[in-house]
Amino acid sequence: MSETTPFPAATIAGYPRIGANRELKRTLEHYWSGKIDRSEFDKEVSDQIAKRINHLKELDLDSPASQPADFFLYDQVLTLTCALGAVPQRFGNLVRPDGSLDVDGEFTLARGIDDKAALEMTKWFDTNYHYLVPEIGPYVPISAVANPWLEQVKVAGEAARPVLVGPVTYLLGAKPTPDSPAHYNPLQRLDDVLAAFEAFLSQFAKAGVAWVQLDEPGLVRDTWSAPRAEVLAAAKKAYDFLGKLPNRPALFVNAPYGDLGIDGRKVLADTSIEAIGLDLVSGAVPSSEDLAPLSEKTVVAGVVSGRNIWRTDLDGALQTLRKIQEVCPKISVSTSTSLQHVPHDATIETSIDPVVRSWLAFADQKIEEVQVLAKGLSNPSSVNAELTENARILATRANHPEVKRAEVRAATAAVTAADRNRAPYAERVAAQEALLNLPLLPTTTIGSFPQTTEIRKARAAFRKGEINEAQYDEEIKAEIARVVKLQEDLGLDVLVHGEAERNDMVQFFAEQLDGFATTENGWVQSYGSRCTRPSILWGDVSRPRPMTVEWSTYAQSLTSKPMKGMLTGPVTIMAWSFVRDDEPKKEVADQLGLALRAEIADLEAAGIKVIQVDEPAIRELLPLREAGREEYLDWSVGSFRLATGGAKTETQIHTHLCYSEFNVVVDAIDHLDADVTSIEASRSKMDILPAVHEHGFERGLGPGIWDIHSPRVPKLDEEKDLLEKAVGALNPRQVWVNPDCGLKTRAYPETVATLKNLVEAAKEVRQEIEA
Ligand code: MET
Ligand SMILES: [Zn+2]
Repeated sequence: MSETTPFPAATIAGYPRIGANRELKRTLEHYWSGKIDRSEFDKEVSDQIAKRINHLKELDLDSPASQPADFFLYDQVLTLTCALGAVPQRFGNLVRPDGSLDVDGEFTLARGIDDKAALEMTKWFDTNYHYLVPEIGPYVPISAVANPWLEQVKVAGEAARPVLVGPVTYLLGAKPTPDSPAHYNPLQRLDDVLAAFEAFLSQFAKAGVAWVQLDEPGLVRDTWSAPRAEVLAAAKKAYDFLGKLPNRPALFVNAPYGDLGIDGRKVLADTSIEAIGLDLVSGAVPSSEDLAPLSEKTVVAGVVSGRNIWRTDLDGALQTLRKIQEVCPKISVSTSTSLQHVPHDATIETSIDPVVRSWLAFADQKIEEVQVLAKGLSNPSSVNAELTENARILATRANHPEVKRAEVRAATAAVTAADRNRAPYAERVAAQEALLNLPLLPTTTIGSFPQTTEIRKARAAFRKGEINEAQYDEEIKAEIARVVKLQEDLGLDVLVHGEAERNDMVQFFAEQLDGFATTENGWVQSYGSRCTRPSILWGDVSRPRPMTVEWSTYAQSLTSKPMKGMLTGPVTIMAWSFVRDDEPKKEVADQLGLALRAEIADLEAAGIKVIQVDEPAIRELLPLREAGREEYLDWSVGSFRLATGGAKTETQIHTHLCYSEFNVVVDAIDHLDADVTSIEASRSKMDILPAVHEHGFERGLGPGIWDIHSPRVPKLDEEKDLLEKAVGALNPRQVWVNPDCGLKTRAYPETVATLKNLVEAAKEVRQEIEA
């Protein structure tokens, strides 16, 4: 590498690709459903790439190196898997002679086909974004078979900055194929991945790309597959190798989502890469001494959060930047992570109280903040007006009367240890068995049923004022009645009302609780074309009135089978909202816990005997480094127990968890002390069972036997196999039979077909046990 274009003074680590109006979602779904053909698809995608780059230019990210080329069709990890041709054997027929896949092949990896399961999906670090897990065994092909970033660079008309998942993080995030020998670790394929990166880099250099960004968040987390020393050794090897390549653009290695640590910084500092990105929001600001090894490098300082939507304290950020600048004169201002985790534009959210709205910064506002900071760093007096205005806004937030409310604080302060404890499990089981009288291997679903077009239409019509509340409620009740009837016909044992009244399992509660704001268009990509609209938790939380009782009691009135009351737990409400950053999480969690506790009491009073409190996100917020985990589990589990701790002995409390890697939190699941836990397990072929068994977990457990993320209908035998596995590994009396998760994203045909099989599988396995 010879002469380098200096790294831009201001940039962002990444930008949302879903589009301000979810254009990418629409294009993908239209293509998948056959509404548009391949050439229309390609054209729409190029348009979106071009528009996106132009938009960044309009926001004054005008040098090509400041513009991330990170437009991925489905997922950043999947894109790299396809570029490496690292295609699992079962999809071999999709691979072209040159080792590459076309977009249809790429989508097939993501979505599965016939009896070929999709790649597993897992949360990306501690975010609510899901990536597709590469399957990297010893024999999977790996080489540079395609370079989709180059197409972006071309569409942009200039050499923007390609963003790739770095080689170490890629392999750390992969799982071994089943044919891998014992003790094999995907990291053993590092040399092959590095050879492919060498090829990518020389292609970039040839295309005139000045800077390439390699994301290595794998270096900020403790992993379970390799000790830190091994991870750092891999990083050293990777960047020694890539750094020394003669024919490459300048390298910017970014370490978002946490603290790179002294050891991680040292490893990267000793290589010949040009720039290192630090997450200074989730990670600590290093001392001058700790920064010294980086003094020759460009430090890309992530001081503007890519994870939350609060305006940055600009003055505080400037002080941090100056401190770093004293030791590392080549400093650049950036976001802590890609902005893919925040919506596009806060200024259009006119339904949010303008005072609260003034506290918010979405992606476009964050780009402005980054620029103000860069300007302030080079010329302090040039941003006085911006700093004064920023300080004024932050003061209105700190002093707002609903940010801190005396009665809410008094309630959380009065919580005692006893409030978080129910009667011993043995006592509860006996009381619940007597009350509910369920068969062996009881069947149930996780809560939601398919959201029909009629329901969506009714909701839209209600929002626009075309139908009144009474009419809307009638529609919902009719849907509930249909869903209850269907479940009775199918022969399920514990029923649900189907959640037709909920647009989203968090927003539904956020809309009814004090302390939240909700957005009209604040969409954030969750996976592929799926988006969520996180609510904004800005003030102290309380429950002005019951939230779910009317729907649950109506549903219960239609059947003699038990109807589950359905709530979202405190941790999940927090994880899937943008949570205030001015209070400890424990306080916020307990406020939510108390609100849900009151709801549970009201459900019980209305005759509901089974209540599910969903905590799918409990795993997601687990700190990336060992050090913070105990404290986290303490407050998160504590808030769940506060929510459920007032339930009667005979009330059966369920919880539901999804997304893999549960092995690490089995302990915590146990501490939740729910009577029954349903958990995603089918994609991973029940590989949670050994951990559950080893742990001696003895309460009810429903490991999912239907992967609801794909429209594929599993055969009866597949469902039976999974169930038999569960029954074999656990005490049959503790096993529940259910899908992996809610059915909201599925359609009715596959739902009915699969649930029929599920009930049949339970029946047959029940007979096998009883025989
Ligand atoms: N009760 C919820 C549902 O069925 C649980 C979803 S977990 C992501 O939709
Ligand atoms: Zn779920």
